[in-house]
Amino acid sequence: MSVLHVEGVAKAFGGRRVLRDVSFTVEAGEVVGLVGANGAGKSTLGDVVAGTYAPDAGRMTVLGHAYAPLSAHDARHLGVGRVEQLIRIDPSLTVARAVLRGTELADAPEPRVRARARAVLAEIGLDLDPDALVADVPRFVHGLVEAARVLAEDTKLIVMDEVSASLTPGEVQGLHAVARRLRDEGRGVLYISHRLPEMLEVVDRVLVLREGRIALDAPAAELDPARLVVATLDGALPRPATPVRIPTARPAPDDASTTTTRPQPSADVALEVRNLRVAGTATGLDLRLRRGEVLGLTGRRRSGLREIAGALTGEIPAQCDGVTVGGEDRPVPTAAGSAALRLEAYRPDDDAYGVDPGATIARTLTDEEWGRPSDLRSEIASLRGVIDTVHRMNVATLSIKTVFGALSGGDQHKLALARWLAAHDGDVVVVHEPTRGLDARSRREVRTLLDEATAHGRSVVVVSVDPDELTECCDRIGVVTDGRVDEWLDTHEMTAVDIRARILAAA
Ligand SMILES: Nc1ncnc2c1ncn2[C@@H]1O[C@H](COP(=O)(O)OP(=O)(O)OP(=O)(O)O)[C@@H](O)[C@H]1O
Repeated sequence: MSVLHVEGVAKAFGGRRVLRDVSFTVEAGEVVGLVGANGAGKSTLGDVVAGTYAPDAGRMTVLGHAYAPLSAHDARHLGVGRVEQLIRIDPSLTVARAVLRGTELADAPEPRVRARARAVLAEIGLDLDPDALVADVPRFVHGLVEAARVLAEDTKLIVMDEVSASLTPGEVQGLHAVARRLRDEGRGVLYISHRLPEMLEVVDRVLVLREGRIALDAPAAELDPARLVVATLDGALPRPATPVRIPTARPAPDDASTTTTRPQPSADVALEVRNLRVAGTATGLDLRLRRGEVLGLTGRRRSGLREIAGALTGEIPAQCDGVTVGGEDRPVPTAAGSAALRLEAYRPDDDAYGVDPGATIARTLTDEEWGRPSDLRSEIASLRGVIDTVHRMNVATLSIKTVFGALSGGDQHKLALARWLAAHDGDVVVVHEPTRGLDARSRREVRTLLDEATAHGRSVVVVSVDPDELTECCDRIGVVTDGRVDEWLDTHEMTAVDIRARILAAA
């Protein structure tokens, strides 16, 4: 029997018809992937299914019964739950209480709650202390705490919206263990993701949402990531033997067996840091970044990656034996608690990207008073620049007067990154997860942004846990273990397939 049946669902925001006529089913014991370009309406569909929004038209059933939830709370009572990546869980709860807050154990005595939560966490391989406060758990792991919660609850269908986006490969395995467990229990899962290779490892079937409709509904066994990318953009699946090409502003390798097409960086050294040490973690990292190079750093959650990234930006005190910037030696700080470096950094998980969600796209990208009398010529030029960026980045909007906060998550991210790169002109910058939550075409555009920055002689350190992102964006990749990098993987010399395999094996 179908756990969920959706028929003819439509949803519009103002003049924008996001869902036009969406119909699909999720069977009992089935994990169904939902993919689509940024702004295609995946989260909106997840919100309709999970009761956050009422549809404008159409009907739904859960286990054969009419289903029209009045709210997310109501939906949970009717058997439908939702897990989001960037959910805010009450920080004063313990992890154990957070996991069990929707169950009959919610008010049970501490020892029972702790024991049950420990069992659930162990089941998905989540290495968290049940007594730890949610406030002390990294934000990107909250999605996994939520996944543990749905496992403990009695929901029949679970919407997982981009939960894996910032998870390490090991944590993704934990999430997939939850999805498989839910499937084995005869429940249904709607799994939304842009990380296609890993999504295809766990789903039984894939739905492609495009132009407000389900453009493709196919068994996962018949799909591969490259063909799925084309289906999300074109709506149709190319035949297996057909070479696929992702429409983009510039040529790029579509075959994962090829090496990178990024231009080789110059031989000049932009930054050299010798024996970088962070108390308690790094045993000593040697970092050498060439002019125009994009260097990737990755690693497990407790590998020292976070500390090294923090040391590069001065947020975490660190020591080193020497720093050379653009060929010149810099004084090395010796006092405990001092910063070794102060590189500027972009982080997509900064709250609201540091921009006002109520400001228009135009204002966000120009930072100028919208409507304030100014030189007409410069105003036209700056608005042309905004329109050009919105077009180039394929932002799904009807107007540059749309408020930033109403854009889809991916569209917000790519505009925020473009804005940040334009506003920060450091020769060496740190960029965290530059393509997180982006569709294939947008990932390419972000790579173009990085290539433009490096073509002008800038150098970039990319910090990421996504092997595909690292392979796509970087010239060299270092896997951090015990606070150091033993070997750098060169994307000019290795195929994408080999690099991915090496990162997964090491991280
Ligand atoms: N509350 C809202 N008000 C106005 N417009 C909205 C609202 N929520 C979503 N939209 C619009 O609906 C469209 C679809 O957004 P949605 O977040 O569902 O896309 P998505 O497929 O999940 O994208 P992404 O992959 O970037 O997360 C976007 O153009 C967005 O601007």
